[in-house]
Amino acid sequence: MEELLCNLSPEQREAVTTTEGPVLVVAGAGSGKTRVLTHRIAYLIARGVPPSRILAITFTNKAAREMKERSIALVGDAAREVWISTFHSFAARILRMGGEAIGLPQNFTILDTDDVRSLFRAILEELNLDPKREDPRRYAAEVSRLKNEGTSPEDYLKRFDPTRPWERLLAQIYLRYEERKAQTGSLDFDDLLLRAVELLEHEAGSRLATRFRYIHVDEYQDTNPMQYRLLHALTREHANLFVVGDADQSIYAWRGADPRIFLSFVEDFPGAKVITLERNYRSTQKILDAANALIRHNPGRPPKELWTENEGKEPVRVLFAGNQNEEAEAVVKRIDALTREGYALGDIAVLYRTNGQSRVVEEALLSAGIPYRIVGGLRFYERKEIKDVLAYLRLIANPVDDLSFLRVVNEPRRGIGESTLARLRDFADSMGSSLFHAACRADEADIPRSKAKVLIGFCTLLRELGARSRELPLARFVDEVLEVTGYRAALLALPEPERSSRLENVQEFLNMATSFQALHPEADLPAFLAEVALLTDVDTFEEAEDRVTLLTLHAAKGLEFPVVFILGLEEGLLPHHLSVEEGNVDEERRLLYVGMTRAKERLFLTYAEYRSQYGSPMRPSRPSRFLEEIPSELLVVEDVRSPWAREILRRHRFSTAVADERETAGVAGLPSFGRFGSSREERLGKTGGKAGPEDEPWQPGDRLVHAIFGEGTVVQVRERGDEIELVVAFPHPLGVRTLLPRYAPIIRRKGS
Ligand SMILES: Nc1ncnc2c1ncn2[C@@H]1O[C@H](COP(=O)(O)OP(=O)(O)OP(=O)(O)O)[C@@H](O)[C@H]1O
Ligand SMILES: [Mg+2]
Repeated sequence: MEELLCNLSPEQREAVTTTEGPVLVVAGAGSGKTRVLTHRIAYLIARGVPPSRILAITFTNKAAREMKERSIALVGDAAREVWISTFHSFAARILRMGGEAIGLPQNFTILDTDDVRSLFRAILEELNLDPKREDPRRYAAEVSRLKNEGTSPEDYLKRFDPTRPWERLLAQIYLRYEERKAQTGSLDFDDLLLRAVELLEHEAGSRLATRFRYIHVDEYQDTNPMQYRLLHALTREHANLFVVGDADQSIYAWRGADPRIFLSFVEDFPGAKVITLERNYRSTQKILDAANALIRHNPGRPPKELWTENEGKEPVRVLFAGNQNEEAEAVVKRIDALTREGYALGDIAVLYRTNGQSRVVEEALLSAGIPYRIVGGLRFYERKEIKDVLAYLRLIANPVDDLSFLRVVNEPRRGIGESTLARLRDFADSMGSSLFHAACRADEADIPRSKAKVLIGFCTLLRELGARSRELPLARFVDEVLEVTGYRAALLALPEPERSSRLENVQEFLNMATSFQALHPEADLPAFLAEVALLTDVDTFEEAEDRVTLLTLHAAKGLEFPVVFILGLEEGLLPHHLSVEEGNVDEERRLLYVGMTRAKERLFLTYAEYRSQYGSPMRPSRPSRFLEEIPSELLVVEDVRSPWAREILRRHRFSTAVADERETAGVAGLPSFGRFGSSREERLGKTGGKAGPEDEPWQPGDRLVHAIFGEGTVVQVRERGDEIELVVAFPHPLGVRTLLPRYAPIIRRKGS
């Protein structure tokens, strides 16, 4: 017991040992909140509390896994029995245990975001609407909002405004969506929470609700109202609720999290003990000073400053690049230097605001031969072959799952086309049955004999597999599915390199099934499918190799790395322009605060003078206001622009105009602006004054450098009205471009 507590500060120890009643730990980043939570679980077990009566809720499955491993390391195997999971996994698990009492099938399918989108698309098509013009995501978001505010389709049908066509349509779609899910025995993420609350509040669920004596929640500041209700249902008979959080790290309001839940904990749970922690054990003082200075700009927060005993040698650095390619190159150069200093690639993370920013960095890493892993990009489970295999498994577990049926009935090809499926759909509708059950009786439908035979054969095969799923261990069973459905043979017949990459992914999936089985020997197919469906963005594979990690700022919550790069500190990007328009700059500031406080030893912030987004042309950008909010003595700015990029800013009128705009806009904070640009005189072109090479007329054969395209050769000079137009050849794949030298960000190469 002593051993368990000796590595904690007195405040942390108090949090761990206060086991009865509500407890709130409010503390900044890296102060040991998650660590306290883990130690508390261990402490309870050491005090003799049955592990199965302890529940801990984490933000990702990855965090849940880590917490479990740590508590096992602290108190041994008993900790395996503790329930540690995300809200959604918890909900899915109790619904499997007791959902029948509220009318749920035991083997329900969980629809992920992608499945939900396909379902909305299918509904739009049924209503003869074009999913390309009517964005299914918009309907998905609206329906989700209605559900979370507790409006059922029936309620909405009574309430909507019939003079507004959009509302009428939404009402229709909502109703159909709910019907489809009921028919196919499936639940979306919102349903999981809603139904779990329903179950826990229902008499039949009371045994489940009172099963947990000690309840813990990490990252409490990002709790949404439905999760809050769930916690209430679990604490009916006692108030042993232990939550930790940091209001400065609340970054999920856009996904329904309500920060007021965190702020009103003390009123909601009377008698709550509040413990604050101020010492940070993660970062150096230099990193904390910068992060503290930034977050201080958020209005209405209680003053709270983090400190550490670790002074640190390295300052926070700002890398100032000419454009996003230079930004990526500068990052890669640093990574290279850091590895020579002794850092491992796995120590390094590159964080960014939007997923689209990763591409340039990926390319730079690839060409430097530096391995990386990307968290939350195209997820493993979104790859076609994995979705196919999962659809087979889902259909076997839950034959009424029409979405999965449609995905695999002709995968591999069995000659079942659109027209056969349309007839099958009619037949199913006439009987009110699922597609699968209709397919089993295809010989009674208006379907050509040969096709009916194929469908019946498909049914028989899946029924046999259903029986096998109860006999074989999980991984062996998945392997058998691949074999007998002909799926593996179809992959083997693909041309390279597709064949290898898909087979490798399928193999990876098999490995996953094997390790899942090792961790949960008693788990069946539905439990495995639930686990897979609930993996969040951060839950990629644990790769043993040493790689740089690329991830969004949102996904970085709760993690830590010795070295952190944060890209794109520019107005419009961080803060993101949508948040600026909606007046949510504070949440963006918290997001950057979260990012900065991930760093243990080294922190780099980058800024590019030109950037292209979503394939648009390069535009000049302004440094983020956040850079200006951190006092300049806490930052060391390094100009990593290429010599010609610097030239362009110095000489070009275009950039001068931008620089002037920055000054008048006042956003970038005047006094320290000079850190991110050259002097005012230089920007206004007042230096020099001698005739430079740019004053001579352009000629074919001249060499120039363009801020985006790089070096090129003038092949033709044309006059167009008052303007001179240059036809310039750039290296493959850019080819020939026409430029107006008066506006284009170019400079002439000396000696040309
Ligand atoms: N008393 C302590 N002694 C030594 N190391 C500690 C102590 N408390 C926390 N740490 C270490 O400090 C780091 C940060 O801890 P932890 O991740 O628990 O912080 P947190 O408050 O949950 O941070 P965040 O707000 O970012 O989630 C971890 O590496 C942890 O092991
Ligand atoms: Mg934490």
